[in-house]
Amino acid sequence: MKIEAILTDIEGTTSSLSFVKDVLFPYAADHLPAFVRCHRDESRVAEWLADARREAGLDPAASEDEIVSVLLDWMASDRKVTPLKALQGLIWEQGYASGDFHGHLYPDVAPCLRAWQAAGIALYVYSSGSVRAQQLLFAHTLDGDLTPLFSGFFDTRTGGKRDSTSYARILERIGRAPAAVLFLSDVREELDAAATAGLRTLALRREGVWDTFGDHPSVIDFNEVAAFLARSSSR
Ligand SMILES: CSCCC(=O)C(=O)COP(=O)(O)O
Ligand SMILES: [Mg+2]
Repeated sequence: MKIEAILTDIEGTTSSLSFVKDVLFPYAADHLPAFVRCHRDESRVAEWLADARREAGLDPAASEDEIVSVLLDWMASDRKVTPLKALQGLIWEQGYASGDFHGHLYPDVAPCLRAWQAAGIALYVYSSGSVRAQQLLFAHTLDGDLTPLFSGFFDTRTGGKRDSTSYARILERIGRAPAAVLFLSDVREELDAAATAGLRTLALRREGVWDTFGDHPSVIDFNEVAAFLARSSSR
């Protein structure tokens, strides 16, 4: 079946691990305490903080210091917890707006995304980073604002990336047959979950990563994804 849509991960797939771990996460950690202090009364922030307290099993009246400390611990251990990811996205908004950093993309990514979209392939993102964080990253790249290339964005509100039902939900939302969608990721467990839901899968081996990807075919960059697409459409 022809591939009609691509669903892509971000960290380790379109963008470097180092950008997320060495730029985005430290920025969020540094700015979190002041961000909470300044914005705690805004409804969207108050709601995410309440969700974080619930998720952490804290008393709803737990102090601000306690919840900030939990959020920092979650960040340090890279927990993919929805309220944390939502708050990180709001904090990064300030960083992008003030030009503290740009959304990192590997050099092969923007040209391939443009070519695939022009060729009629629908593009979607599925990342543990919040939808807002995904849109910010693609809106602030050195290649310009790439958000118009995408037909949709999905985050942990759709479910965890290692859970096959999340991919089934995405298929339902985008109205595509499983075999018409190609999922790109650098994480074996995510590829396994997508394959269980019937999606086609391709592992990204960026920067010399040689993890075992089991039965999933692998490529080193998006140019090789393009070659894979060309081979699949000629079969
Ligand atoms: C949306 S950019 C921030 C990435 C992030 O917060 C993260 O947890 C990375 O998750 P991914 O699913 O893209 O590997
Ligand atoms: Mg990844």
